[in-house]
Amino acid sequence: MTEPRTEPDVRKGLAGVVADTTAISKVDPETNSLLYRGYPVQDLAASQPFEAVAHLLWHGELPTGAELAELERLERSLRPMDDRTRRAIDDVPLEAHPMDVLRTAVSQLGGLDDTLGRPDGVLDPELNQGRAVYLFAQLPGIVAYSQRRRHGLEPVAPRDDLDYARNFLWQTFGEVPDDAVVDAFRVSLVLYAEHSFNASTFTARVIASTLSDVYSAVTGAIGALKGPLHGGANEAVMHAFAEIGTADRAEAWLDEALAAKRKVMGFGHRVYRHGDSRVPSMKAALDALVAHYDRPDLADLYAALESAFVERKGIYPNLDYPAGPAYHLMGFDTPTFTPLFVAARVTGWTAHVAEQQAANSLIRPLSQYVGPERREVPPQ
Ligand SMILES: CC(=O)SCCNC(=O)CCNC(=O)[C@H](O)C(C)(C)COP(=O)(O)OP(=O)(O)OC[C@H]1O[C@@H](n2cnc3c(N)ncnc32)[C@H](O)[C@@H]1OP(=O)(O)O
Ligand SMILES: O=C([O-])CC(=O)C(=O)O
Repeated sequence: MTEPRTEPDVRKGLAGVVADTTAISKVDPETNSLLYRGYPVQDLAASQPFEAVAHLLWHGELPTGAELAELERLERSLRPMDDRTRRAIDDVPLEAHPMDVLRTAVSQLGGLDDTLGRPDGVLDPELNQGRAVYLFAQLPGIVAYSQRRRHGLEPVAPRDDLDYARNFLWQTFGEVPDDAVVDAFRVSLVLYAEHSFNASTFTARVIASTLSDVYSAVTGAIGALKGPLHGGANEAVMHAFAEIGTADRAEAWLDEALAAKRKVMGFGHRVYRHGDSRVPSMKAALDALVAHYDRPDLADLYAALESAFVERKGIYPNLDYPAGPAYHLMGFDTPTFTPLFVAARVTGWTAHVAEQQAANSLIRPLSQYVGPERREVPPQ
């Protein structure tokens, strides 16, 4: 007698599946906390330059003064854009989404890296760490130019007398804003940098697990981040705010959205059930911007939609909810919001590519087949 076949346990969306170990960050829904290499993210956001957080994610420790100075020197030296990258960007239609521009540009950077062709050039950890810093240094110029060209503006050359956050704003707007704005921007970058096995990071790890190169992993991760269930939500929040208009209309708008079974972007999370650990820090940064730009109307709309949503669904905002309006106040146009997330998250993605390849196992789950049983091909 043959044993009855037991069906494998299908975990749709891999919900609740622990796919591997990681030493990079810990998302703890029980304590509603997020640690980068052991440090609470809100403490890093309160005090650390983004360059120091990047070093922490890559190397496991905060940098010494000398290490930070060396990373700053290297990052600043790697900022200028190659003409061939600019041409690749210019070939993308102006109407295309800036995430498409970014995906193309990162792919181009991979094509331009001739060290990939060396023996073991794809997997060499030292070369890959250099590529991580290169991507980190290049992305602000690419994101900034992508916004500027859509507004008919020329690129702005990077300045090596400015830190990462200030130079990013300089290259986007051609001026460095007040410290209050710079600081809110820096906080957003720290908070967006890393979040364990989220969809885009997992994508990067899947690609890295085939022993493909880091540019391919980052290009794929950009594609995963673009969707509105993931990074695209920060843009969708601003579209919703634009549709709603004023705080007094938030409840009616929400009721209509929920009646139509539309998801409200910027709320909910696969892992956190009682609120996203990063929201308090980002909300404080948003409050500072609201005060700086004197926009209490935006704060009112934010609060009205949040309280109506929490009251109706018992689901809390995620990081994209305060980040969207914060980027709007800083002057970024809405399609640039998710590219800003990319620029920050490239630090986490590249740390995960290194971690994956240091102890690799091809990521290849099973599926349960539910199509037709075996059948004969009809004769011709
Ligand atoms: C930085 C980041 O990437 S954070 C995530 C950004 N994404 C968003 O903001 C998109 C909006 N949010 C969502 O779509 C979801 O909350 C997700 C995708 C983030 C997580 O979802 P999951 O864990 O898969 O839960 P799921 O989508 O199944 O939601 C569970 C229930 O809550 C509801 N729900 C969850 N989030 C929302 C939301 N934002 N709006 C309306 N309903 C929601 C679902 O409709 C579902 O209800 P049902 O059981 O009656 O069908
Ligand atoms: O963890 C997730 O699923 C999504 C998220 O918040 C992030 O990537 O920052």
